[in-house]
Amino acid sequence: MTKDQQACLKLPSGFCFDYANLYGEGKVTAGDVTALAARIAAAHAAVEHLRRTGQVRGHLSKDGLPEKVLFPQLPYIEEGNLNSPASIARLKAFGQSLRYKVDAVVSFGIGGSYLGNKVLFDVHCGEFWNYKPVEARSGYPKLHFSGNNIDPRRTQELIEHLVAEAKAKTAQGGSNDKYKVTLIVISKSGSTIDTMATFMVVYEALQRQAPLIAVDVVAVTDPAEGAGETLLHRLARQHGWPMFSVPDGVGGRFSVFSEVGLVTAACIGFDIDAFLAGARAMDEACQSGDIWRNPAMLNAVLKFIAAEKYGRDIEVFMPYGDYLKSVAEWYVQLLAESLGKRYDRDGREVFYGRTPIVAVGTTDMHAQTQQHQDGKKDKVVQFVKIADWEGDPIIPDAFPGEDKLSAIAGITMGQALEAARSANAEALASDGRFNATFVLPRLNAFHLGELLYLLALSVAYEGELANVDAFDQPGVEAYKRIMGTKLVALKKQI
Ligand SMILES: O=P(O)(O)OC[C@H]1O[C@](O)(CO)[C@@H](O)[C@@H]1O
Repeated sequence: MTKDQQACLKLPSGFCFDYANLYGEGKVTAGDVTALAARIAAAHAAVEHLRRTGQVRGHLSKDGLPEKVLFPQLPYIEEGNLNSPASIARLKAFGQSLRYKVDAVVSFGIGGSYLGNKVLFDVHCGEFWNYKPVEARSGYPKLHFSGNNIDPRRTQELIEHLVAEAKAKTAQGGSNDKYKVTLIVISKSGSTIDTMATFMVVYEALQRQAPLIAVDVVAVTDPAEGAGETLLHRLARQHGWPMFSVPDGVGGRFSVFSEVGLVTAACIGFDIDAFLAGARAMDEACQSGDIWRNPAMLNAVLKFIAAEKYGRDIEVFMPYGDYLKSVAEWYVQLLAESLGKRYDRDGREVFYGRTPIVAVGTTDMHAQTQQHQDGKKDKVVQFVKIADWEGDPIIPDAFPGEDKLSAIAGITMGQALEAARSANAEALASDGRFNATFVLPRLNAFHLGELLYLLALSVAYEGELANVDAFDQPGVEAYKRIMGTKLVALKKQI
């Protein structure tokens, strides 16, 4: 590293990628990066081409047809774009239409039709949203997720919970107090078994509760009509359900910036404009051809070299803070489906991929850190730090006689959390264990947009470096074929 290169790439917003424990002597070296210069330049040219044209070399759809990759367009709200002023206005109007009218929303979806939505919910609403009175939710409905598993018990309990809430509301109020539920069904393919099975169970159970419960349905799916129409689209058309789009060219794991994620944002009053502005700011930073100024390219290059040259092909994604756990879960799908590939784009068997692991600080310091510190040197631990917590309790001197407890009195919880994270980073680094940190100045929609977009664009870069198609997921078809046969056999036994 030359003197003028900091081991921290800081954007004007304050967002920072601290790679001091990933780059330098005994880590990924300047020589490693220099040796890769031609491939890095080619990867950047390919990502620039993707941004301008939507084209990615060798990328085909599930049906084997050439398919554009359009997620880099999503941060830009422009006439004619996937997110246009009109589409954003429609989303916001939808959100407003629920306020003080709909009691609960159930969002059905799995994978990319769930994980990003859960991130937005957790960051904006936290754990206690559904326990808050309606005024504390600014009139926005309670929100439950479903369909992200085919879980009999939880599905049954969700139905029972909604019915109990409806009965309680009716017991309290007058004749206008019907309990209103909106079911939002999200599926790009429109027929994912997990989503649709759970939706059908809940839909039918709630319909049976009329007039106690009034049910509306909204569908979010591929908007294609005619021969390519999805099952969900057909149902929505036949039943007159309002629809939002999973746009063509936007894969599930990149769809949090599209109507998929933004529908949830609208339902809870999450700041859509700030979220997309954060993604846009990151996209603009990532247009630099200088690796030391382009966070997505730098992240991809360092992790690619760490994996390929130093065998660090596990990425432990470890945000510090409970409500960021779902970011790690979202990242699991992004990394696993994008880069876990049997073949490269020239048809050679490569078995590429880095394995993502979810961890949360400080929780997993008491569970996983032993392995990170003393186990195989096959990991990069990627921390996420929130620099400034809104509402940060000071640890009180509640038991003055207890010296061990008094020793931590007077510092804030945020400071203690950061002491834990930085101690973890230092301890790992002291034994040559690679780690890095994304620093968000605050936990808000803008910086979340920056972080998620950085990660999405980073897998596009890594796909180029590894020469694999980062935008398909052929491996998921293997079990789906077997499962289909099993379901047919089960049906015959009924
Ligand atoms: O939105 P859909 O079509 O229901 O798919 C859900 C998820 O299933 C997958 O296709 C994997 O099976 C993911 O890529 C996708 O995000």
